[in-house]
Amino acid sequence: MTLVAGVDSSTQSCKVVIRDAESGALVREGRAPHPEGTEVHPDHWWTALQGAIEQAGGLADVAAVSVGAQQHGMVCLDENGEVVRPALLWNDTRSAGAAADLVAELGGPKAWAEAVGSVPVASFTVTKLRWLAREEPDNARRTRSVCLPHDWLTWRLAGRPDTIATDRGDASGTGYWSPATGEYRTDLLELAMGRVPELPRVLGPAEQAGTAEHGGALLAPGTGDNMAAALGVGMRPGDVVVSIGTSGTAFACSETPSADAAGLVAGFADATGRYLPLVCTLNAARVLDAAARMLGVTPQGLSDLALRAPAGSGGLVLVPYLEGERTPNRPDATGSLHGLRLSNSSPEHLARAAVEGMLCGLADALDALGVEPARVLLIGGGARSEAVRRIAPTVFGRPVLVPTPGEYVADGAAKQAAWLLSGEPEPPHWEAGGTERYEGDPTPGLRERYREAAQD
Ligand SMILES: Nc1ncnc2c1ncn2[C@@H]1O[C@H](COP(=O)(O)OP(=O)(O)O)[C@@H](O)[C@H]1O
Ligand SMILES: O=C(CO)[C@@H](O)[C@H](O)COP(=O)(O)O
Repeated sequence: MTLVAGVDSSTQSCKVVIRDAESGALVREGRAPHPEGTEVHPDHWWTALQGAIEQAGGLADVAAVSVGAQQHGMVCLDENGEVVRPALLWNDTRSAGAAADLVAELGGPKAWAEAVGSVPVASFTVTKLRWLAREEPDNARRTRSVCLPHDWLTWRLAGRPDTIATDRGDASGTGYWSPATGEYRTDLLELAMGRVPELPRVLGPAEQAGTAEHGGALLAPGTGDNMAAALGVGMRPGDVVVSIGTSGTAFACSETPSADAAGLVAGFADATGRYLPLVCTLNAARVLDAAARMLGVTPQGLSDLALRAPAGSGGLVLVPYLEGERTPNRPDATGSLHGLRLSNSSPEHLARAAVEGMLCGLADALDALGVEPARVLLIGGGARSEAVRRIAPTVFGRPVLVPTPGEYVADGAAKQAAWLLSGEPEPPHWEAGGTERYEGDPTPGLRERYREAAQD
């Protein structure tokens, strides 16, 4: 049996799956937590990766490895390849002002959408580099090369060779690489930083990034976590995937690049040579975590409470902007409760309002994609909640399919590793697990009440 390993180095944790390259069958797995916070030293990702690999029984018998990771994070390296400062993550909003400045300086949102497929907000690497240049000029000066979380981990697995590699999917989240042309826009880096640091080589979908320093496994290009999830869940044309992790994302696959001048849809590339238009919110599974904490219950307890409350939570609306928000672009917003009455002042109503509020943000994301999906697939840690699964159709106004809970980002990375080994033009087709279908009538007035509350 030939084994492949897939890594998901996401915001909250690192997961490793080891699968049979031929059938995709799960052989072993491991996981380790990441520290809290929106700036994290990459060494913590490395430590967590080592822990997860060890828990998964090591890589000695693995033929190829691929790393999927959280998108956008700014990893700055000096002339010796040492990390200059902790990485600013995708959910760090300190570069919101820099984003607004950059958008204005290039001539507005349309100019950015045309240049790189996306209008940068604080999440995009390019805005973090502008922030660095303005706020930490010494660190900016010491920065010789800039890469992303998955690039850096792949480079570390390779034993820190002279060059760093990335892929189309992750490069498309930088704000200085164009999915439409497949070229870096170094002029935009110059605009952001005043100079152009060294950048990773952008590999094709199944191009080899290197060889692991220990054990000699082939290293696949890796990709961003959403692109890996699309591969892992076996996304097909017409599908929309809604992922409820630390971020909430809704994405479709497309044969053509997109460029939304309204700035809601990020025009990413995917991991197969195609495109992945995506809408991302900053507030998803952690809204449920926060609500459970406030109510003093477990995630299961929150789900039970929410399912005991009436649809619409008796008019109670929770606006979930606990970390500010990215879509809509409101980096300084906070969460809030609206419509509180004696009649809805109960743990059950609050639990349901948290689930409904989080899902309303994702329903807006789904709508912003502007596609009529044939299937909506619900994945990510938050999709393990029964309340989320049952309430989602009532908020989205359409049925949802929930694949068997799993680590779809790590699975997609493992599939990419198997693809590298196969040398075929398309990724391997692994038999998918089942999906469970959830249906429900739309809740009257819910999205309107949410829209009104979110505007306050
Ligand atoms: N049964 C559950 N109910 C609600 N939330 C859950 C459940 N299981 C996991 N989660 C949440 O999922 C989140 C982690 O999801 P994951 O997709 O792994 O995130 P990320 O990839 O961003 O690190 C955590 O916030 C966790 O609380
Ligand atoms: O910023 C984005 C997408 O543009 C996020 O989706 C990050 O890629 C983090 O993902 P999770 O850790 O929430 O999976």
